[in-house]
Amino acid sequence: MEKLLITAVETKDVRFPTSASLDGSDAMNPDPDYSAAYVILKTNHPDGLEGHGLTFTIGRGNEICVNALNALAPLLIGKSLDSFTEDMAGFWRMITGDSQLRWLGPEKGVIHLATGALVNAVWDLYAKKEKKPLWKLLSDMSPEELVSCIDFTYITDAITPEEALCILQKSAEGKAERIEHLLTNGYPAYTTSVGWLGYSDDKMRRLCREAKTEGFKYMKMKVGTNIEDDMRRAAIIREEIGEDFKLMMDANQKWDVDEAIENMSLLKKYNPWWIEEPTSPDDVLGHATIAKAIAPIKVATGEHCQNRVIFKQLFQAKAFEVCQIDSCRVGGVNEILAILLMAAKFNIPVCPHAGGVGLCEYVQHLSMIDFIAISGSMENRVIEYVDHLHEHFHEPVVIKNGAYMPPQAPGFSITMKSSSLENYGFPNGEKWNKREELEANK
Ligand SMILES: C[C@H](O)[C@@H](O)[C@@H](O)[C@H](O)C(=O)O
Ligand SMILES: [Mg+2]
Repeated sequence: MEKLLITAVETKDVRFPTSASLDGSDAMNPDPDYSAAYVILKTNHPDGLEGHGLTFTIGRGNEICVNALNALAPLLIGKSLDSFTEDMAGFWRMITGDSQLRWLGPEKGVIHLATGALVNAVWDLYAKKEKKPLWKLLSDMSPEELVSCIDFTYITDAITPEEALCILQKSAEGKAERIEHLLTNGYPAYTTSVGWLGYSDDKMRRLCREAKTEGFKYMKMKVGTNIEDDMRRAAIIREEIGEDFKLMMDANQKWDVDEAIENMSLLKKYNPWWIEEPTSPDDVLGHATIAKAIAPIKVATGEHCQNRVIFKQLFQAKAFEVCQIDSCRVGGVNEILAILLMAAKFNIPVCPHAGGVGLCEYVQHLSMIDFIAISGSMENRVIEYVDHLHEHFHEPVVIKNGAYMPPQAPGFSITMKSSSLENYGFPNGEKWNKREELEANK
């Protein structure tokens, strides 16, 4: 076949009206409409092979991400997939290094969210072309090939390419057994769906019971409104799940540093395993102060961590004990590999963020490659699971007995059904038109 060329880039604004049922609600984000700035890489492949990617937002402003995708698109159009895969680090530097677009970040905010979608779409295309699920494509790479995907700029004081290679070479041993283990047992998950902030006490009780029968042993709840409510809700969940299950708490950046320490001194009687995003995601030293003060409760963060440089500082400052990578907040698979390697070096477990649309589909691949080829461990590691919107994907996640089963279809599992792309297209898709009519007739 002639070279696989990217001939066009299509973008879409897709939004789901989740705020109607308060799914996804937390103390900082009380009414999210789970949304995707979605990208499709068209190619000259005779079978119409495409690469799909998305970045997650919670509604208003999704169009800004779509515009950022449109601004980055010319960097891909007319290029061959090989020209990227032959030098993955160079490809990533090219996308993040455009001299004018870089000014919008650098490597943070809307332009980096769009980078995540675009870079992941290239990986999706690559995996589909190789007819492998992404985790398998990555786990079939040699340590040298994996290192060659990473741009080490700004992180060599924490990890050098040589050190990364050593970690990967060490973890190459036992890869086949770990793949077998995954195929049989899956990768343990925790559920956030029981404890969204907008849910009533009764709904939380019912969802806790359901999650238990589905095999989940880890549950996360939202905190950060007022401490009395937080304590009442924590007591209810503990009553439902007992003392043996793990309970995690998520404050979604609501508190100042001292406030976080004080509130956790009250919430500790419910035995939380971790407190997530206790304060501003940019406050590395604040996280370190909290971590020191509330130990042995762990501090978790990462879903709003803008890039590998901030992750580096969190590792160096001993500011967190749970590293929550997000598949498309940072610049996609290449940057994630850098973060996974730093986590392995600093011996910090990675438990990815997956609340949102498509994030479960994405991150399962990342935890799996971490287990197979990087940290080589599942100890103290769980992947977040939320029970929303999977029906819109061609290859939705498969959860068995509270664990993610390895995806089998080629690609990054992120391809949305065309009917969903159309019906939930914003603002003209049928679901949004109807909503406007309904609201107008109220
Ligand atoms: C608005 C979103 O649902 C967030 O609440 C969610 O991503 C959350 O922080 C999580 O950890 O899942
Ligand atoms: Mg969170």
